[in-house]
Amino acid sequence: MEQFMLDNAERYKRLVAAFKPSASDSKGASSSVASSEIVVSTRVRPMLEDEVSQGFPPCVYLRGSSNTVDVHELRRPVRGLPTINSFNYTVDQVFGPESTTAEIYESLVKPLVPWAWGGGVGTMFAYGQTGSGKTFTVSGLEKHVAETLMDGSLEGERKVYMSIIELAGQTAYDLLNARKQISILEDSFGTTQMAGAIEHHVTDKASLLEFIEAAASLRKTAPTFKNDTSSRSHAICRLRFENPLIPSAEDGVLYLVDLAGSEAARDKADHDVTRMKEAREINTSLSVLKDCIRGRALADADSFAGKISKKPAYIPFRQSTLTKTLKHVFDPAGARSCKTVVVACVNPCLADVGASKNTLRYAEMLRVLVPRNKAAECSPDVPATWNNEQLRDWIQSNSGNPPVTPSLLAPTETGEQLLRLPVPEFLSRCLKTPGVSPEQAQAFQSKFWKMHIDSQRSIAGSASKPTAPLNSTDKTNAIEAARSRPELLDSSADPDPDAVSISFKQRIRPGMVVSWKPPAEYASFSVGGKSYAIVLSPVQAVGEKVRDALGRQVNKAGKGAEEEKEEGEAYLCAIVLPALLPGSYGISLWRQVVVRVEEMEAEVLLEWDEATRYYYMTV
Ligand SMILES: Nc1ncnc2c1ncn2[C@@H]1O[C@H](COP(=O)(O)OP(=O)(O)OP(=O)(O)O)[C@@H](O)[C@H]1O
Repeated sequence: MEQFMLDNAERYKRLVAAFKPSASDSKGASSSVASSEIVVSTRVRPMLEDEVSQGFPPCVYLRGSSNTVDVHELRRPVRGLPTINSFNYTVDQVFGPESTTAEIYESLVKPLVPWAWGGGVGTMFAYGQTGSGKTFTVSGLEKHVAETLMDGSLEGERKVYMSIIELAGQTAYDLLNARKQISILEDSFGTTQMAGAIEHHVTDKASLLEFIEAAASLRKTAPTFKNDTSSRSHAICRLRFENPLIPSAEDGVLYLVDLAGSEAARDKADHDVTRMKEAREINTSLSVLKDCIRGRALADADSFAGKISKKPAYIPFRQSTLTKTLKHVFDPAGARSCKTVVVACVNPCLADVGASKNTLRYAEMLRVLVPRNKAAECSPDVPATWNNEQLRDWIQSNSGNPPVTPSLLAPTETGEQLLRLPVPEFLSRCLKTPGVSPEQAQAFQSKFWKMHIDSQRSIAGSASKPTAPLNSTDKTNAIEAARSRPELLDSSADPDPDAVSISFKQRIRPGMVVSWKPPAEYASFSVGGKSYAIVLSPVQAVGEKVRDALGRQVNKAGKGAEEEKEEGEAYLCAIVLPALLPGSYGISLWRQVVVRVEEMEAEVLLEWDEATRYYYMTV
């Protein structure tokens, strides 16, 4: 076939020069738009010297300023002269042979860095046939990321941790620890752990670059037909950002993934059984990856279009080691805000036309087009419909005392944009307002998120409506009024409007929820660094047979005054734990612990939500 291409190269070039795309060629209905959380791009690399010197013409062309790429295949007819078959593919952004890695970084990957720094999950995949420029692109992008991370332009302090692993079939290796084999495991909280992989704390650009270089030299390589440093494995560079100001917040993560080369059909004849098996495994993992990327983008789109299904969307991330490792990018039950960028790398040489078509077809399939919604009419109960002004008004009057400064939390965002913001970034912005405590910030975030969930369920629960402050001029009536409003008794808030002016430790009562610092023996009752408990009764009030969750006697009889004084005032409490839905909590009523008043940090307000049957924090 290659000889046929070379023999007809001149005719092919003439046919391509005469090619005129028809107007109907352009894909992408105007009634739909690309999902905002995933950008699919293509990079067409330049022709390499040996490809040009052999006489192969290019077969991939960018179409003007549009995001469409034309691919022309040389066709051998049964009779007559060769002709061309033309195909076109549309993605979100295209980069031609003259585009530099710096340009690709600026428009695609740079926005992921502050996103992950702020607590989100940013992922960049480079995909493409063997020899199409994936490693060239990813290694260049990694250097730019290192520059941005260490040039001091990102706001706030973060601890940066780096690990680089390689996945070859079902096996994983640590590329920053002499290629030691590691395991990909899911822990009891459903989090994927790269067990055995070393995470390096990096503080400067030079050491970051050193790690990148070291990992690159360890990547498993084997000769293939075209590219004698072909990567037959996926390489995952993970950067984790820890925010020391909000230890309880989830860490931001940035993944840069150099996927294994998808083998072109013409190479297969030259490989032995092992290489064929390897190729099959790679193709399977790429196919599962496609289903996961699409599944996640569709689930996100549905969530903001107000479509709620009883079951979370099925995303088959457990079907390959690659997607299992990237679980929190795809898991629809997870609450992480994710942004994904795909760079489909293409070799323009006519000899590789079949593989280029496959790569571009795959890229097109990754694009998720969602119906172009008419700008939804603003509704006070639906935060996703608020513009920046409406959002700021709501923040001012619903964020507690002191109110969160709207211009610090949402300088430009709409309601939908603020909902998509990573939670740690939301909390960091709240904490910029002097006097706002981490508990208030957390509760306000939960309130905002719960309102979104309620609005999706079309339940305008009165708890989610901005409620008018109680009339504090007639306090007695206010308490009575509260008692006659059952919905207020679905909250742990003290019905006495005066309560806020008294320190919570002076008014501890059954039903009060507190955040607390558990002693070492109760450490297993905190999740993600957060520990909450609901007060049941003073320890002195319980019988001698009552035991805590560890089986220890709660109220020991015959304690001397000295011993009691040393133990301090203490309460029997039930544990409050994060539940399945984002921002929700459950009360583990029979897992009881003894909480000493001095271990209590703050009062936290919980509110019962009938629709989801969980508790949410509020302010
Ligand atoms: N944009 C580019 N400009 C110049 N040279 C490039 C570009 N992209 C790739 N190349 C060159 O093309 C060759 C193949 O690139 P690279 O090794 O990155 O391919 P790959 O897709 O990672 O292949 P494999 O899957 O086999 O590892 C290399 O010699 C590389 O230097």
